[in-house]
Amino acid sequence: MTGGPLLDAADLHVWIEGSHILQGVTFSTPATGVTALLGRNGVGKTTTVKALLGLVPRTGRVEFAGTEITTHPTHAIVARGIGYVPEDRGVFSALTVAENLRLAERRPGAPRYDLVHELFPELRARAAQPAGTLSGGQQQMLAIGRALLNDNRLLIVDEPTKGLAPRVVREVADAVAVAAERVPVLLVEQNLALVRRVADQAVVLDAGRVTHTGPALDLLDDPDRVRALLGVSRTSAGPAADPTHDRQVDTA
Ligand SMILES: Nc1ncnc2c1ncn2[C@@H]1O[C@H](COP(=O)(O)OP(=O)(O)OP(=O)(O)O)[C@@H](O)[C@H]1O
Repeated sequence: MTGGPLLDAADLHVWIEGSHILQGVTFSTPATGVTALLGRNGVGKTTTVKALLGLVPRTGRVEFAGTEITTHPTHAIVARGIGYVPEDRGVFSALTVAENLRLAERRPGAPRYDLVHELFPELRARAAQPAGTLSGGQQQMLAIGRALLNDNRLLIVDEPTKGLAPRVVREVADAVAVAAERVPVLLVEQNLALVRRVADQAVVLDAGRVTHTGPALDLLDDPDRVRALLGVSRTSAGPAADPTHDRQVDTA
């Protein structure tokens, strides 16, 4: 593969309990940087991620690194090099940080503890601490660290700041930015200041369809378009915007 998209989704449809949740989602992510998947609450962002990973039944076509993976089972899709950090982070509370990391090791290939500890030294310092006693930001670091442990070619990170106290959001923004220096990221996020800080491209969903794609800053610098597409009145306008503010609000 030369110069093509890393991940290419075409005409994804998902039905859940009779509801047509994804109605032909089409977008691609480049092989570098952060692609933000944006949209109001309930428009289908998490369902899109699950559809990419084969976690929900869907129709359409998904290609990863030039190979069609639509019919592959989830374990085969992630084995191709996709690290997934789900919305609830999925850490095992009763296990230590080190045990959580060990459980994430995937063969073949040596686990990249050196990389994880270089990016997140706190995970080494807290190796013996039960994950359930970590702060929300530290748990998010652990979740991202687990995804970085293996030789992944793409990280999919679903709403890493959801439910976190504002002071922790900055920590998570740092963790995402640090991870993105090494591996391209598909980031589901509603905190537009964080998106401004880390995202290169933006894909906007509404009611199960893609309504906008393009450079993230082009969108964020256009308040009218942000209001129309995302239903927010503030756009975290300045480049120095504080990522602890400006979550989207659902105006539906
Ligand atoms: N397992 C399910 N059973 C029933 N409805 C579901 C299920 N999963 C998702 N939905 C519905 O599908 C729609 C899209 O949900 P999804 O979680 O993908 O949205 P989202 O954009 O990620 O929202 P949020 O920002 O609130 O996380 C919502 O209306 C949701 O209620």
